[in-house]
Amino acid sequence: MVFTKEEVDYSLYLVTDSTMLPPGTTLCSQVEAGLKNGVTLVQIREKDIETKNFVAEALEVQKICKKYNVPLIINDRIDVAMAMDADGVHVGQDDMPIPMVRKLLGPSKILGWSVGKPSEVETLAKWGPDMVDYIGVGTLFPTSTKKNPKKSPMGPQGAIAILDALEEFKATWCRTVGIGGLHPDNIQRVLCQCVASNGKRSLDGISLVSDIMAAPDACAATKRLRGLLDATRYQFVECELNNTFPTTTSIQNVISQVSNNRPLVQHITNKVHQNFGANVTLALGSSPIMSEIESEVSELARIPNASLLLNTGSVAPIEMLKAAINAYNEVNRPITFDPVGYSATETRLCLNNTLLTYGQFACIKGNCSEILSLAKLNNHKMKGVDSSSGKTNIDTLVRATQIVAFQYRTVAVCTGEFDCVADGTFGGEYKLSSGTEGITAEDLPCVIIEDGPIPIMGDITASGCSLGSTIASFIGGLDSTGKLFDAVVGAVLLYKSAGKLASTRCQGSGSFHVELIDALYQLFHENKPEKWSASLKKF
Ligand SMILES: Cc1nc(C(=O)O)sc1CCOP(=O)(O)O
Ligand SMILES: C=C1C=NC(C(F)(F)F)=NC1=N
Ligand SMILES: [Mg+2]
Repeated sequence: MVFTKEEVDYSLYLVTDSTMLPPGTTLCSQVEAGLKNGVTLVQIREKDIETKNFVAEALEVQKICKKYNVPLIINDRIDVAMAMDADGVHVGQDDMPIPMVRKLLGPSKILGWSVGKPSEVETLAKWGPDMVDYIGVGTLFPTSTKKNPKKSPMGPQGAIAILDALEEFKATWCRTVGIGGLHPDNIQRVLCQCVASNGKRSLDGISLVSDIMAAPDACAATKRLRGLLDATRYQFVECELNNTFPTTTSIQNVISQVSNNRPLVQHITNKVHQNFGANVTLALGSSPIMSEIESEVSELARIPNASLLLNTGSVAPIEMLKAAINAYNEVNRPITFDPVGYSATETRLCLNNTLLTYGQFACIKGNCSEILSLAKLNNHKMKGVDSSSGKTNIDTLVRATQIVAFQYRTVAVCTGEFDCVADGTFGGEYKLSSGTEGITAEDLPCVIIEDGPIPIMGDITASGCSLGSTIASFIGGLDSTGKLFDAVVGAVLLYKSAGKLASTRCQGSGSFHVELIDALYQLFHENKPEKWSASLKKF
């Protein structure tokens, strides 16, 4: 039978590999287990195998696919695909050129291409709709399945760049599957985050090898993957994710919840911030722990109302930081991420980008330059940066905050004289193929918090880092009915009001430190947001 291209379901695309079969399983038993439990497309991919054996295996797999009415794609071997009338072929960048493959295959067969960078998208767009039907977008995460890997992992941000290129070059016909290191712990994050910046497309599916082929129970493994694909909602923090605007009442409720729940706030942060951050956390009725011990991070994450502040000024080894992200994501406890000095040095850029690829953050907080860099708006020639004052206008800062919120599916905070807070969580909803249905970064709820300049805030250590402590305390203290956006906005509003209050009471930077703790303590325990000096306005 020939499958028309429109009817191909790319959602769960199994690529075979008979070198990783667990004892007691065969290539066909694993493929059949997959097909029985929701695999929608199969590709036979066997490196270093004699053609005779490859053909024999491919024919057997083809029989099973026909039974389940699922198309079979052959990797690399166009001759075998034609000889057995397979449904299509997948080739990589170093295989036979696409136009030549298409000439051999004819127009109705499915033709897939491995794509790792936007320039390859430009090429396929130029070839037009009769050439490439779908692309494998990868390598998303580290994988040991593909030998001699030529591509370093691109993460969800890399996939977004590919999706943006498909939209930019108008390759609307081309379908996409993510591939490389995909497993239950990262699939929903990929499906959530991998959306073109114009909101018009997301991945059409995911493609994997080892999660099924190496699974002792391939039925269970496939069922789990199918469930994650069909869920359409990504729960990455145990609280409400809808984007209604905060009010003084909802902020008051947040503070009551923090007071009642006394969250444990684990700080992985720089040495200078540790002491002050701990005192800020205590002033906010929360309990700090400054631990960088990898072996205890899972236990800490499981303590009720645990909340992690990850400030990459920390010198903890990257493996420990990754373990912490995993531990908190695993139990849906919130992580507040502070990418200190985001792109100041190559080292920090690489560290921060690695961590941003590694997990889901409830909140990403940075100063203007960090957020502008994260949003890739930091080229200082761009309009809106008045070079004399070096200040960036508020519209640009709001746009940058919304872009970070959109791309990382998080509540993003940009601090400065004005603080911006944007909610990119979309209530945790995600969709295959249709992205956010055209909703883009600038449509995101965003608030601006201001209280006039507080110059002395810049004269003490850890004033920015300690906003992180405040946010982590507020998010950590939420009940399951609490709202993430309210908690983050409430924290920023309280912190700015306390800073202003302390600046009127202090004699200099030394007493400002003390006055700031007192003001946080006082405003928190009073819990009357309607009296705070900072103003909150919708953008
Ligand atoms: C076949 C393949 N192609 C990739 C690419 O990046 O193009 S990564 C890959 C192997 C993916 O295996 P697993 O699901 O076990 O990580
Ligand atoms: C190298 C590959 C990259 N991507 C894909 C797929 F996901 F199927 F598109 N298959 C491959 N063999
Ligand atoms: Mg190849």
